[in-house]
Amino acid sequence: MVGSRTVEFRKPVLKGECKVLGDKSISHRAIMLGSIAKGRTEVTGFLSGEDCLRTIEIFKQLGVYIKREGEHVWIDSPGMKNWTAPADTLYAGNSGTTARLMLGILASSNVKSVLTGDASLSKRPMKRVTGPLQKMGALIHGDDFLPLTITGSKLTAIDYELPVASAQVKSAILFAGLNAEGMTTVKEIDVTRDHTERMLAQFGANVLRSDKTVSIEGGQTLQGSKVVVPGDISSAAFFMVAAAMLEGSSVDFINVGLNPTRTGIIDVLKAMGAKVVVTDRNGDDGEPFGNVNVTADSLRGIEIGGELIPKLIDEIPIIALLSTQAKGKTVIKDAAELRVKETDRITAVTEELKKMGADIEATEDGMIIHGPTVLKGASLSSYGDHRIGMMAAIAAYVADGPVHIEDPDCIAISYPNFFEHLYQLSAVEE
Ligand SMILES: O=C(O)C1=C[C@@H](OP(=O)(O)O)[C@@H](O)[C@H](O)C1
Ligand SMILES: C=C(OP(=O)(O)O)C(=O)O
Repeated sequence: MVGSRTVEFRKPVLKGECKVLGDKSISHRAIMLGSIAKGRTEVTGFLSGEDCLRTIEIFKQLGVYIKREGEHVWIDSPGMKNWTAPADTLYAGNSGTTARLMLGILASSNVKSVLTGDASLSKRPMKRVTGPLQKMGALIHGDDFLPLTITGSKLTAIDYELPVASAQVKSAILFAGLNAEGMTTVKEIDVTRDHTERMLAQFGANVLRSDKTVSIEGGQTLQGSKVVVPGDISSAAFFMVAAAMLEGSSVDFINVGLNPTRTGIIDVLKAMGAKVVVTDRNGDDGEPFGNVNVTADSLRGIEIGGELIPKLIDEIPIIALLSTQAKGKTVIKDAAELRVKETDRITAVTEELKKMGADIEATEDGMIIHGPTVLKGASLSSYGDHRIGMMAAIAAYVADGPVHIEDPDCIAISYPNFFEHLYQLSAVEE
């Protein structure tokens, strides 16, 4: 059954510290690499969101021992050459990252499997991954969409130029390349998140990197490692935007991931006029992290496009809301990828913000927003998309009436205790 939730108008001042949950992209990769590698891997700060739990379940079905206690995960793997064939289909749920990265891993494994997903994931394009994998010799049966049947086989390395800026496609090819014959090279059109490259190196793989090119030699054996997952900047972004929009607010985000391929939200907040200060930066040899203070200030519209887009792709729904509170025109372009996320996020964002009275219009590859607008209370749909659900909740904080959210439970996909953290920050009123 699909539930609903009403978030009351309070226009609070947000104050205090926020420690968001672990990074979703890094959590997925920690489980994947810990299962590919031989021996023990220990993960701390793991995100227990639904998407990452799907990844754990899949590897358990492949015979990998995985124990989880909250944010702490222990993996004991026999190494990917010794996985067992799954008795049942492998279910990726709502998670594009699980599905696409698993395709690269399973294609070069020793097992035959069928990969499925929920209704949303079954509509998301997979050819962008199965195409290059088939060029490597992968045996994948099915169409552009899940379910797909994958018969693990010996692959041959390729040189591949990504037609879309996608870390999921890049990572799938690198995982396949890890077990293929020869040197696999992936060239990007724009730099995308590089967690796979960083973590492969951490697990002992030799990865060659220069500018927009990554190469990996096949046949390398990985050893288990220790992974510390920093806070998810894509989750923090919702509260960063809230702090930037609500006059008098100032929030400290503790131990949040600061990988430069992910920090586009900080660039945007600064360019729009919010005060953002980064301190205690650490971890530059692995995954950088640090503390970020965001303080509200007057906001102005800007243009967002080009190579910045992959650095904030999942933050665009909340940036659209931010733009409704900025003076002048904001243009978001080069973001057509939003149309093939959990839902068509260009349509979802414009339709829902229009219901609140926002001056927003969809374009083919983004949106144009004029502000500032006093938003009104409304009944909004999450479209079953966690990022749209969280945007709707934050929108309630700048609206002059209650916002009713249909199907807010999907927020647990990436942020199970989102409302708890939101209410903690807004409890301090001045
Ligand atoms: O590699 C990853 O972990 C992700 C890559 C991005 O998708 P694309 O690769 O499709 O751009 C992003 O939107 C997704 O939330 C997570
Ligand atoms: C697009 C997202 O995730 P995925 O592609 O893994 O479903 C997201 O988290 O916003």
